Amino acid sequence: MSDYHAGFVSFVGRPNVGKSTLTNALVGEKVAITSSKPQTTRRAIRGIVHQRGGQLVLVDTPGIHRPRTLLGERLNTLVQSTLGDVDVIGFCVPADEKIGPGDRFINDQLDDYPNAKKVAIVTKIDAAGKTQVAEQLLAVSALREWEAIIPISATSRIQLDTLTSELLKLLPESPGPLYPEDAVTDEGLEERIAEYIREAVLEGVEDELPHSLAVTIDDIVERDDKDLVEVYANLFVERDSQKAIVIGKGGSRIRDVGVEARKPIEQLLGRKVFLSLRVKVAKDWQRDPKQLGRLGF
Ligand SMILES: Nc1nc2c(ncn2[C@@H]2O[C@H](COP(=O)(O)OP(=O)(O)OP(=O)(O)O)[C@@H](O)[C@H]2O)c(=O)[nH]1
Repeated sequence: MSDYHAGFVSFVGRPNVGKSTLTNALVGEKVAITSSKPQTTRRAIRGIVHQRGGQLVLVDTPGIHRPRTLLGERLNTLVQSTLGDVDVIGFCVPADEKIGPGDRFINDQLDDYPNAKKVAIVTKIDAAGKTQVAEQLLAVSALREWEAIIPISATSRIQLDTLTSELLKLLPESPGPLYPEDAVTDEGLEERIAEYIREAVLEGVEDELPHSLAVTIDDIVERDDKDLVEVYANLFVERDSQKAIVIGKGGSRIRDVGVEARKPIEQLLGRKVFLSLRVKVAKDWQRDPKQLGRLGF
């Protein structure tokens, strides 16, 4: 098979610039969680885009930021080990916000990965006027020498094919696909279910919670007697006050979370799901190496 290209691509950029939404739009299935709150992406999730001419393996990183807690440090280590390994880095900046110190900080970090080809992606062009987009393209081109600068909208699906083919061209030639053609992610079932639950909990809560929330799956039980899968999950927060927020008055919030989280899980499993959510407090887990390990970081 000549002229087949396959390899790893990672999107980086400030929180909230649309990396997860873009990953999902390219892959066409819900693999990375999105949220209107910054920094909700925590682990390197791979989405896989299959094309006739090649295969893009998307590595979704938590975003580069200055570490404040032990969790922050681990996340940065994760970012470094991920980026040291990819063929192409897609630097994302939104069309509707001026380039600021946060963008420059990340752009500077990209010098540490000389082996990766670098592409600039101007996101959310549906949310900006033509002039604004043009100005942003110009501003981005001044940051460094890019292999390509591509304006896109993930939500309006503008220029996604262009982006895919530009990225494919930059990937190394490969004798064939790196992953089976029917794979969309190499993440385990449990991790995907845990991410869906996290996403449902984060919907409609204040800023403080995202960092303080971890979800683990205790058990997934397939019932023989009913067409039902039982999922037992734990939600860990850091403080009693957060536990109260997550549970809500008389358990109202956690019930809503259950209803919301069940939808994508049922779609993923193709079965009806019984979801048990237990909220637990693990004091200051972000700063405690032992607890971080137990929660999968
Ligand atoms: N108008 C518009 N909004 C978008 C687009 N892509 C993403 N968004 C919105 O921008 C917000 C952030 O999107 P995410 O994909 O979660 O951003 P992210 O960069 O992955 O954020 P972190 O996970 O925090 O690093 C969400 O509210 C999205 O709906 C787009 O193409 N157009």
